Amino acid sequence: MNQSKEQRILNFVLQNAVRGDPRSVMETIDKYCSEKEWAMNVGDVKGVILDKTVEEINPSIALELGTYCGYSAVRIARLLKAGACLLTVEFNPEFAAIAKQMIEFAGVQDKVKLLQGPSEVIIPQLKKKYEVDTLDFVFLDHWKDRYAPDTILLQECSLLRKGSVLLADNIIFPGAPEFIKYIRNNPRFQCSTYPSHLEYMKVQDAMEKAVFLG
Ligand SMILES: O=C(NC/C=C/[C@H]1O[C@@H](n2cnc(C(F)(F)F)c2)[C@H](O)[C@@H]1O)c1cc([N+](=O)[O-])cc(O)c1O
Ligand SMILES: [Mg+2]
Repeated sequence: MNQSKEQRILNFVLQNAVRGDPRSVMETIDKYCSEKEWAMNVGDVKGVILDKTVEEINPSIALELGTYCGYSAVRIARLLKAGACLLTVEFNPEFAAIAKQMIEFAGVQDKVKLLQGPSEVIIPQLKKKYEVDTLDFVFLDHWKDRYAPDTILLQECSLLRKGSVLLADNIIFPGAPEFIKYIRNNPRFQCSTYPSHLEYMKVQDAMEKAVFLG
């Protein structure tokens, strides 16, 4: 049966990147997806905004919704201090299997816990099953119509604390209008927008940062 695009991306990394080198894995994925097949990784342009946000927060515990091939999991994990952890959630089992191999090849597996399942199941399990107290940082890059309900669910599960930072990808393209409407009108969040470009394209996009005020 012919390979998926995600399998082709992984194979290109396995054959061309340097094992144990996260920067090499990121660059190799970006090379493949800008030259051969576009894919919905946060990419090298918005990736710098992600990097700066992670470095500013220096999270002990981070959550990512939407692992996909593991590009942003590698990107985030490479910046985490000793003992810090990224929990990344992926719904699609095929993508989760690809991401697991990508994370291991990059050598960041000790900092990443990959959880496979829907967010409405996983988020309520984070406290008891995954021993999370509260989250320092949340990266939203999954289905855009899930950004708002999952932000509400995180609050209902008491997973946010004063100062928790959410960063949402794609608020211009493909867009997350319900999330923007919810978060910008909510007095419990302090929002800021980071204009940028869609991964590998000359298309406007932006990221939204929302700080939970408690
Ligand atoms: O649709 C886009 N992203 C959707 C991303 C979806 C990814 O998030 C996973 N997921 C679903 N639920 C969960 C969780 F965690 F909830 F369980 C995780 C899906 O299986 C998929 O791998 C997208 C599209 C474009 N584009 O240009 O069209 C550009 C982008 O940067 C994008 O992120
Ligand atoms: Mg995205």
